[in-house]
Amino acid sequence: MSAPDGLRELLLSRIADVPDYPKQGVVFKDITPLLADPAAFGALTDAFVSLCERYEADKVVGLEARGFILAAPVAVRAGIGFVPVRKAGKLPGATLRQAYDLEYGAAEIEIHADALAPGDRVLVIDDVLATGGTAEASLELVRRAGAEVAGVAVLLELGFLAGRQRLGPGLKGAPLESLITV
Ligand SMILES: O=P(O)(O)OC[C@H]1O[C@H](OP(=O)(O)OP(=O)(O)O)[C@H](O)[C@@H]1O
Ligand SMILES: Nc1ncnc2[nH]cnc12
Repeated sequence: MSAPDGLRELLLSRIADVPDYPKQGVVFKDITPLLADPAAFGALTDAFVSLCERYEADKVVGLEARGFILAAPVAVRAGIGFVPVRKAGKLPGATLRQAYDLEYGAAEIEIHADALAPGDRVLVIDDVLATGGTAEASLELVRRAGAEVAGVAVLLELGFLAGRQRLGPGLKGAPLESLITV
């Protein structure tokens, strides 16, 4: 699902392009102007809440760090739990860990091993889908933690990096919803 034209224009107008950050040749998509605009942030939250309802999610997983900011208000408004997927070494309990590559590097992410249960239906939320490495690793974690992937929802998909193609098999039929694709 793409956002309706008006919402797309509003959201896009609040995402700034920052050339050569964090590395030469990368155009960084900065969502801080969107976060600073309550009308835009609220409309984005509503769009994600609608996806929770459509896919009958009963947990929201947010991906550190920008995914946390977007996913937390969605969980509150949808009345469902929020579960963080964090960069390795930050969660205090027993964790499951997954390595991955992304547009400008490599990393490892973790989830608390007992954060999800069989029967949980999880919507994974992040700001940007680039190469798809982060999202792919998060789906592995959600499934290893015993839950079902209800879907993946991102604000912005960078189509030229083919994350959708990379993520395809890992979705195992679950929907990938990008509000905006560039
Ligand atoms: O599709 P990919 O190539 O994996 O890239 C997308 C990921 O990269 C960014 O996170 P980053 O790891 O930079 O972390 P941050 O949110 O902490 O800045 C972004 O927020 C996504 O999580
Ligand atoms: N170009 C980009 N802008 C913002 N976040 C990203 N994550 C991966 N690539 C990105």
